[in-house]
Amino acid sequence: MTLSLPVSVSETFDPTKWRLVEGFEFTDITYHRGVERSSDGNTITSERDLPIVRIAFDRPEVRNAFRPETVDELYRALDHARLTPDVGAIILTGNGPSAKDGGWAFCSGGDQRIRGNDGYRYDGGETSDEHAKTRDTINPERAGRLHILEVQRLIRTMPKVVIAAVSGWAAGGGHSLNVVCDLSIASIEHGKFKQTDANVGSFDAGYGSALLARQTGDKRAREIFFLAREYSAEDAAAWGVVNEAVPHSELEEKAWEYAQIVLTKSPQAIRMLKFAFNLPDDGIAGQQVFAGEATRLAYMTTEAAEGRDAFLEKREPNWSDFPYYA
Ligand SMILES: CC(C)(COP(=O)(O)OP(=O)(O)OC[C@H]1O[C@@H](n2cnc3c(N)ncnc32)[C@H](O)[C@@H]1OP(=O)(O)O)[C@@H](O)C(=O)NCCC(=O)NCCSC(=O)CCC(=O)c1ccccc1C(=O)O
Repeated sequence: MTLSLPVSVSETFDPTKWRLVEGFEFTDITYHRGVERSSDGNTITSERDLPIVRIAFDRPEVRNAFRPETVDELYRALDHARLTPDVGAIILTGNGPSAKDGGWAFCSGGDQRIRGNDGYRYDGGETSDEHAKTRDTINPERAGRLHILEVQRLIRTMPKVVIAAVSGWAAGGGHSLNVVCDLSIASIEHGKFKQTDANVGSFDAGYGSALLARQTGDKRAREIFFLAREYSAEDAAAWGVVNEAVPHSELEEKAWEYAQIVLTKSPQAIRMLKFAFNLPDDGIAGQQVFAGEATRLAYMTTEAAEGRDAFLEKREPNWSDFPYYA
């Protein structure tokens, strides 16, 4: 097999660090796995997978707005990363810049061109340009969707760290996606924030607002939604919406660095901590996710094995080896 670098998908993308994840035919996002390569002069001699993936919106000419197909792809890639046992960190970003006007975006939320009365509509049209879908090409036979909320829940409940690399605009539902990521880094030059939901008659009354208020404080969160004013990457860092604002040229390198540091920690400790951070805001659903991991830990004990073995051997369990800890 000849090893080669992947096609570059964004000005901020470093092909030497990534390989394309095979088996998907995505049109609206890109999905790459981190790799370590060795070379012999100009020839790559070996490639070793690293426990990190990069998932990116790839509709820069509409500021990386998402349509239902985008959300389906995003969900599939995130779920694939969730289920891949040797992946521990996910970088979520937006490719760019736009070939049309040079603008950068992380994500500008739901694609308003295909918004129907019952949600965002699937494509049913004839155009071969994947990015040129408009109100005229929607599929009338498929119900509208608002399933970006399912993606939010997946990010929130996956036992892995999701790092937003905010390469440009984070607006509307894109603003909310940043809020729900575990860690965030924004480009000083191009990272811009604006919660436009109320401008277009939408409202993220879940994580996008409640968690934002946790991050910024209540008054600031109300300001962000009610006034829908643009704010900068530096403001976002000062207000707790992102962890750090860095020069654009260093954005992905910094996200990579965050991931590498996270990956030096115990996977079990990280997932217990993530779910512990979520628990107070996620109610019984949060407790269930935390409890699932606690149960997994319990299954690793000889005490739990004794319960299973006693059942299978049709005998009473013998708990005498297991103290009542205080
Ligand atoms: C993001 C902007 C502030 C960027 O402004 P600017 O840099 O000046 O660029 P523009 O010239 O405006 O845009 C360039 C080009 O892109 C098109 N475009 C941008 N955003 C969208 C979009 N969201 N949909 C469709 N097209 C978009 C724009 O029209 C231009 O195209 P041309 O053909 O070149 O003219 C600014 O663009 C902006 O404000 N965009 C809109 C942001 C917005 O309002 N988004 C929707 C918010 S509502 C939402 O996301 C709901 C999502 C959702 O599903 C949901 C549902 C229920 C609960 C929660 C959610 C949730 O929020 O997650």
